[in-house]
Amino acid sequence: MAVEIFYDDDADLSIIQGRKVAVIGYGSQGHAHSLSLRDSGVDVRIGLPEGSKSRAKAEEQGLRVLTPAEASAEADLIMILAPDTKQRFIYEQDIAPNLKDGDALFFGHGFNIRYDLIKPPSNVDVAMVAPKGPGHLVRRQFVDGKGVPALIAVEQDASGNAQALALSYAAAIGGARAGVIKTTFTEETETDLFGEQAVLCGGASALVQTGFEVLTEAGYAPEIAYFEVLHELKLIVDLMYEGGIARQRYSISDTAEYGDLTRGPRVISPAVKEEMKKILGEIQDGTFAREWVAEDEAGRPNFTKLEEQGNQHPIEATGKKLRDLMSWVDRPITETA
Ligand SMILES: NC(=O)C1=CN([C@@H]2O[C@H](COP(=O)(O)OP(=O)(O)OC[C@H]3O[C@@H](n4cnc5c(N)ncnc54)[C@H](OP(=O)(O)O)[C@@H]3O)[C@@H](O)[C@H]2O)C=CC1
Ligand SMILES: CC[C@](O)(C(C)=O)C(=O)O
Ligand SMILES: [Mg+2]
Ligand SMILES: [Mg+2]
Repeated sequence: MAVEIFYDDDADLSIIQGRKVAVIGYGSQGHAHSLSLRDSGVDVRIGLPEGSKSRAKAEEQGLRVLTPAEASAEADLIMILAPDTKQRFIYEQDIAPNLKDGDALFFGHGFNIRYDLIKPPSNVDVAMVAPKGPGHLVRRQFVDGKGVPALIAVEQDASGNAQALALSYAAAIGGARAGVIKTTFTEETETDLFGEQAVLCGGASALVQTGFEVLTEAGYAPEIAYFEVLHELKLIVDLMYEGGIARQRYSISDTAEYGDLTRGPRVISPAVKEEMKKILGEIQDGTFAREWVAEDEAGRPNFTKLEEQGNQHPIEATGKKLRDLMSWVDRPITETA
């Protein structure tokens, strides 16, 4: 089925400029949305708990910071950009009691709606604006006059105008410069979780760590292994980003291309594809969501242990040493968050 893609000319920025927006959370996505909405002429306030460490960052940028309940009460469009596992509590305690007829409840990812963790009332619009990239790059691209593509979805159209509102919001954060695709909460949630688990984060991290281990365990220098499997990966992915896998293959040597064509499918073997399908199944049937919610409720013991193990992987120390010598690589994540 053909997708609908919208660009700046399709969006009416005045719609979002006529709303009072509360952004709940000021992390990776929250800071990017808030600052770009403000720069697009939108009336924004930030909702953060009294003790939140994000408060100072938002205030430093001249944004008005209220509690989540105050911000929700004042606004007529509430965008929830707090961690997925915390959203249902914030919704119950701070947002739901302040929802009025005609308000809009927005999400940056469909997790809580897809897995029925939040059930909004029928008198509000429920929509999503989900940039397809990390928040810090969403902001950096906006400032550079570019944009990160975004998905929009409407779960509930109480006003009859929810799609135009979502598109207007997406344009205000730069998404419509690159392209805004209409989807559903289910499609966004399932593809986003699959992408980050199997390819972008889980798949790529494991591929890099394993490649580094194979080279160093065989006696090669960690510095050479680092450049080979991590640093150069960005350069290769840049070529894919610019012109697809074909462009990448055009630019590499024919020796590399022959290795790519014949050895790639041995690394990502049919067994790996089967495992990817299992991972997708766990996303579709809710197994992953239940596991993650339970892990968070238990205080994240497994998450913390695995994160620490990752930080201790030898590739991190090697990489830090080498990046410290390349002044242009270690760009601060942003000036603001
Ligand atoms: N990271 C990304 O680039 C992407 C994220 N998303 C989605 O965006 C949403 C936000 O994720 P992300 O930006 O990574 O989140 P972060 O973890 O970067 O930031 C979360 C923010 O929420 C704040 N927060 C924590 N608890 C509360 C609370 N009770 N009330 C209000 N604010 C609170 C945190 O404040 P404090 O500093 O006090 O902890 C912080 O400012 C999620 O739905 C995620 O799936 C979608 C696309 C990409
Ligand atoms: C790839 C991870 C992501 O889905 C994203 C930046 O888009 C996330 O949840 O952070
Ligand atoms: Mg994503
Ligand atoms: Mg995600």
